[in-house]
Amino acid sequence: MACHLASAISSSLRITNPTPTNSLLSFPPTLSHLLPFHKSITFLSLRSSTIPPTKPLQVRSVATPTESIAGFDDMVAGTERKYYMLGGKGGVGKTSCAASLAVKFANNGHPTLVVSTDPAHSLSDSFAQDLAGGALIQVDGPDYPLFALEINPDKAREDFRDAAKQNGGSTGVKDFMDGMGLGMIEDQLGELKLGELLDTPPPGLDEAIAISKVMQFLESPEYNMFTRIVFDTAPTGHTLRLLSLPDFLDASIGKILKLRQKIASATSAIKSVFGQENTRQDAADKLEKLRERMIKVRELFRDTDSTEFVIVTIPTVMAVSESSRLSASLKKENVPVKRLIVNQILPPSASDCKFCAVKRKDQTRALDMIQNDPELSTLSMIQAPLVDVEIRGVPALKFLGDIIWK
Ligand SMILES: Nc1ncnc2c1ncn2[C@@H]1O[C@H](COP(=O)(O)OP(=O)(O)OP(=O)(O)O)[C@@H](O)[C@H]1O
Repeated sequence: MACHLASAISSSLRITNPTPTNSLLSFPPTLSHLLPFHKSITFLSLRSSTIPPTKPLQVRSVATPTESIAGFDDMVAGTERKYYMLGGKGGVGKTSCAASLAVKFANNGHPTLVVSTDPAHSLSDSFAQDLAGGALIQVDGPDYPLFALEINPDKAREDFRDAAKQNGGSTGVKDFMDGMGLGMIEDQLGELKLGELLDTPPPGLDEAIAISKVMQFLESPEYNMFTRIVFDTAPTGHTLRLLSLPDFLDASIGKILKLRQKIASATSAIKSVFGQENTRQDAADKLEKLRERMIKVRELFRDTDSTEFVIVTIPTVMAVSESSRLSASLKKENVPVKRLIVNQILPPSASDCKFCAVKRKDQTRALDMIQNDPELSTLSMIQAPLVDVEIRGVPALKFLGDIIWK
């Protein structure tokens, strides 16, 4: 196949900016000094016998946001804490973009925390460093402190499952409800689906609890230092469910707690005889805390001053369609979303192999779709190139970040 990696253009790659100024963005003659792990990193382009290796390759710019939306200067300004959530379809480059943003913030003076709430974590792979274990781990390399946190959803859920277990050693809903003093009205609570939440939680719950865990962490002094927090979120489906979960949980837990209060006086005498009052109170407290945090998560997602959700996509019809739906849902839920990263764009070339020509046509169609999509066309589009090596480690993430975040 003619689509070889672009070592042929490493020494003189130049990218033209498509803005009216047509300014040139020059890449270092070779990127090997930036990327010690690889001789050079270049856009996946064509080895074309028609392009002499010394001739600068003029390609249309990538990574140029729409003018009307402020760029990285705006993102980096100020020391008050800001949250960036990157989300989109599976495999489009959410982690790479989130990690590159975190590196860029840290290199611009912000003590930064990057958090993965995706049950299938890939921050460790992206930073080429072991960040597993659910604790804060410092990432080696950036100028200012950059810490990573991979939330383990199972662990985060343990607290709530424990509440059920404490009531008789079973994880069953019935026992949990009994423990809450609600056994006799369990049927009435069926539609609240608390049992499902505890026993077989829907995907969004993992993430909601993971994010609420982060909210809990952020209340502790250890986390005060962070002025930028970047979330690498789970794929779209989880995010959509997550968005409606706080309301759902708030309503469910609110109802449960209210019902519990109503019957508390009637059952307290019996409970104290059986010596389970404290345990039950614990369970209620945990639910109440979960509810409070869920409200905070909901507020955080909708706070235009401190939060931005960045959609990451790739130029394929399927990914663009999914991004459009995600954008519509985010807007409906009043989640602030301004930017759309279109990742893995083939850079133009003077001559395409057959495979690349077809691929490029496909990508052009998807990009046109974005321009004509009522949801996506209003967002600031940032086009990021497909590069010819895997983006792993801080130098590579810095390289990607300098292209994307301007
Ligand atoms: N612009 C790019 N050029 C080349 N490779 C890329 C680019 N962006 C991402 N990749 C590669 O694509 C793969 C998937 O990227 P990444 O893990 O960031 O995606 P993701 O959306 O977070 O995936 P998941 O949904 O599985 O968590 C990785 O191997 C990454 O190195």
